[in-house]
Amino acid sequence: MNLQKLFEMQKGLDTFIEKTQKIERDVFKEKGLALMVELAELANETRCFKFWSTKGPSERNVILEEYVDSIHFILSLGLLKGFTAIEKWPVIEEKQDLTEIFLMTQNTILTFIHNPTEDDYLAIWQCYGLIAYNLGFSFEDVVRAYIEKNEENYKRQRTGY
Ligand SMILES: O=c1ccn([C@H]2C[C@H](O)[C@@H](COP(=O)(O)O)O2)c(=O)[nH]1
Repeated sequence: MNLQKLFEMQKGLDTFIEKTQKIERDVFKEKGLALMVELAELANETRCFKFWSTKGPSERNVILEEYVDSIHFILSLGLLKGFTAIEKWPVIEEKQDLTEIFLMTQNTILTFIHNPTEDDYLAIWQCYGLIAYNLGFSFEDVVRAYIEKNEENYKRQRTGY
């Protein structure tokens, strides 16, 4: 499994959603905002910034599901801009502070939304490679959870989500 396969799966899902919801306009901005929201939801589940609370992070599976929601939108944004040449999962094995990583990732996504270049698109993937490493997710974990959520997204469309 490589990223090309995930781009193909995402294309299938996006096309299905567009048909089901009768979307004909450009939804780049909406998908950009959706990625910002998914990143915030992910940060929230890790609770990395909640210095005021003694409660620990959510279960690993909950965090992984939030993580792959972001992966859906990253793939989707790449498809919209034709930035799909990326083959290999970005492995970045550096222990870093999660809060710092999330703030950097927010910045990278915003930069891309306002001026979508291929370099900035690749920078988003690098950020998510770094997040995966710091959360202890391998590429195999991500692919497995992505496939599960991709199927769930079809079901949601079919059942009038
Ligand atoms: O064009 C789209 C719109 C949504 N999603 C998927 C990505 C996430 O997995 C999920 C987010 O849905 P909410 O649970 O946030 O509503 O929908 C897509 O893949 N493509």
